[in-house]
Amino acid sequence: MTHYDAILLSSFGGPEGQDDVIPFLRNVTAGRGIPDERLEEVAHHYRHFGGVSPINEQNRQLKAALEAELAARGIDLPVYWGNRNWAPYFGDVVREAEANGHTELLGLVTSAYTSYSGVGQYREDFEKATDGTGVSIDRIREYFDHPGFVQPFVEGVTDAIASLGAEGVAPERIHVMYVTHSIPTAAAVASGPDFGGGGAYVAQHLAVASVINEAAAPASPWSLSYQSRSGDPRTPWLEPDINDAIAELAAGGLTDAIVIVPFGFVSDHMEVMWDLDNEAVETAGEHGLKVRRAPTPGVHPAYVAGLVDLVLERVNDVPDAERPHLTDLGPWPDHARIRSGEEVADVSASAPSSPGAAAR
Ligand SMILES: CC1=C(CCC(=O)O)c2cc3nc(cc4[nH]c(cc5[nH]c(cc1n2)c(C)c5CCC(=O)O)c(CCC(=O)O)c4C)C(CCC(=O)O)=C3C
Ligand SMILES: [Fe+2]
Repeated sequence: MTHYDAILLSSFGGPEGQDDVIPFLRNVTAGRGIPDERLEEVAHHYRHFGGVSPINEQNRQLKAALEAELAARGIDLPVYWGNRNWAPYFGDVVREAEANGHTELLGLVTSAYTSYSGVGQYREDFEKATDGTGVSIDRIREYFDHPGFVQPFVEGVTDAIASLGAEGVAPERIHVMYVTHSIPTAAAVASGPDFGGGGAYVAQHLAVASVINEAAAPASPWSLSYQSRSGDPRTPWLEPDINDAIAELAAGGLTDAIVIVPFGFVSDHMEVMWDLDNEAVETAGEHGLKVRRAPTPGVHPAYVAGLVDLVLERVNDVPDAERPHLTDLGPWPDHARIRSGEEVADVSASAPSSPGAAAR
């Protein structure tokens, strides 16, 4: 048994009004040289929705759902919620937890895959937030292939195929488009060089897409594409962009409909609402393709229960052999504990490769 006092639900954060938008974007891009045109472009996405990202409300709901699930199972662990880029900030939350006597936190991060944004940057956030305090933070493993994360996508794709079928589209003419956040190709490689050209990041996505498609749409072709690239246009990022991929499918003549599956994300936040429900859906329409978009896990009961299972697995020191995982890349290894003033091993971009890891 490993002792924890509380859970730290850890997320990205988002603006909650027009006045928040620019300060939020400055927080997100601090020191990373995102061109001003791109910032304005992104600000426009938020402005269109009153300056409000849905992500904070989604995290409030997830926190409430986790509390209900923990209570139903008789587990006495309070849930704190903190963000990287907007209030409640990690630093404030860690101090609040410490003031309440909670010093051994278990981090549940709203990011399922291995990347700098989803892993290394949270580690840096946790190091900063615990600095000079008596608080330590562990985080649960990447859960991209945990049944609780995968199940909502399986249901969403199954429903989408059925709904298109009801309109007379044969499964063979439906292309399932698994889509995730593009990252610089160098960052992808750095996520785990032992996993092939796209690193652990791409390998994890390919493995999970294959599992979802096998379960939900075995007669439909599928592919992986990317969204929301930013940064300097001369820097290579993962491709193809979903909009280019849609045009290509339409030109190929074998596709009547697409199902968009945003399986890189855990909730329907701004990147989903704008880049997919707005842009990609419009692109599909321009090319005469029918389109469905599968939901992200959100507060799906299987996802909430799965997160609590991941907490218990860590509390109970469950051995790897007994940890649920749906691809042969998993179960992904745990991370070192973050404790103020202690050196930790560099897990910024990657985790140790597991012997069963297949390079793709
Ligand atoms: C891998 C990944 C995830 C998934 C894992 C994770 O969850 O971490 C993710 C999540 C998110 N990204 C989000 C928003 C933004 N990401 C940006 C910028 C960037 N993301 C990147 C990668 C990722 N991002 C990268 C390589 C950049 C560029 C350079 C940099 O800054 O390192 C920018 C700046 C402007 C722009 O360039 O687009 C914004 C506003 C929101 C909130 C949405 C909302 O508000 O509802 C969420 C959940
Ligand atoms: Fe992002």
